[in-house]
Amino acid sequence: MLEFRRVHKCYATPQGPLAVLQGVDLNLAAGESLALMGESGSGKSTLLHLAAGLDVPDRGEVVIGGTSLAGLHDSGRAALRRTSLGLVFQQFHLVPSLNVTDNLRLQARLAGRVDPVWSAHLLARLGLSGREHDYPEQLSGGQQQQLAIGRALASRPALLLADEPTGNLDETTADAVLALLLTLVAESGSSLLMVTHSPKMAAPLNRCLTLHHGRLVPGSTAS
Ligand SMILES: Nc1ncnc2c1ncn2[C@@H]1O[C@H](COP(=O)(O)OP(=O)(O)OP(=O)(O)O)[C@@H](O)[C@H]1O
Repeated sequence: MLEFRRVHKCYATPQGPLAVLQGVDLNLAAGESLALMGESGSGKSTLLHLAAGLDVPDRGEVVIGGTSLAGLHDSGRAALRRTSLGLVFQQFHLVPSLNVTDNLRLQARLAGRVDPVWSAHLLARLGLSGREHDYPEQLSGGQQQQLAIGRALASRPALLLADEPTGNLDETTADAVLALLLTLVAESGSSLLMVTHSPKMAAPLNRCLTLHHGRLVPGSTAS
C-alpha cells in the first residue's frame, strides 16, 4: 500500500545541510497498522509529509497503491491525496464554520465519494448522532478529534496518516480516541501509519518502527 524505497531527505539550514532521512525503506501492506516512533527531531513528520506527497524526497521513491509519487506533479499528488489518503493531525483542523455533518462529509465530498450509509455509521460510532447541527466549538477536545478522524475516514481512504493524533488529549480520552481510531480504520479497510511518542499508544498497532540516525529500525526504542 505504501512503499519507501531508499528515501533520502536533506534540509538546507544556516549551519549547513541536515540529512534527516538517509535511505529509508518501508513497506506497509493493505490493512496493516504501523506505529512510527523516534526522538524529537528524528524525522517522523518529515517521513509523514513525504508519504502524504506534501514534500518530495531528494533521492529514492515513495509509492502509494502502486503509483510512484515521483511521476506526479503537484496537482497529481494533490489528487492522489484527495482520493487515497486521510490525514489526522495533533491539532484537529476542523472547519469552525461547518457543523458536524458538513465537517464529517468534507473530505468525502472532495474525494467525490459521499456515502450516506457509511457517514451515518461513522456519526453513530463517534457518539455524535443527534448532534449533527452542532459546531466544533460545542464539542469537547476528544469529540473534536474523533470527528477529525471520522472526516479523514469518510471517503474510506486506502491509507490513513496520523501525526500524534492523541497528543493534545488527556490520557483517558487519548485511550478512548485511539481505540475508536483503530476500530474505524479496521471497518474502513484502510492502512494506518501513525506517529506517536508513546509506546503505550504504539502497542495495539500491528508493527512499530523507530527512526534512528535517518533509518528505520524495528521496535519502539533504538539502542
Ligand atoms: N523545512 C525545514 N527546513 C529545515 N529544517 C527542517 C525543516 N523541517 C524540519 N527540519 C528539521 O529536520 C529535523 C527533523 O524534523 P521533523 O519535524 O521531521 O522531526 P520529528 O521527529 O517529527 O520531531 P518532533 O517529534 O519534535 O515533532 C529537525 O531537526 C528539524 O528542525
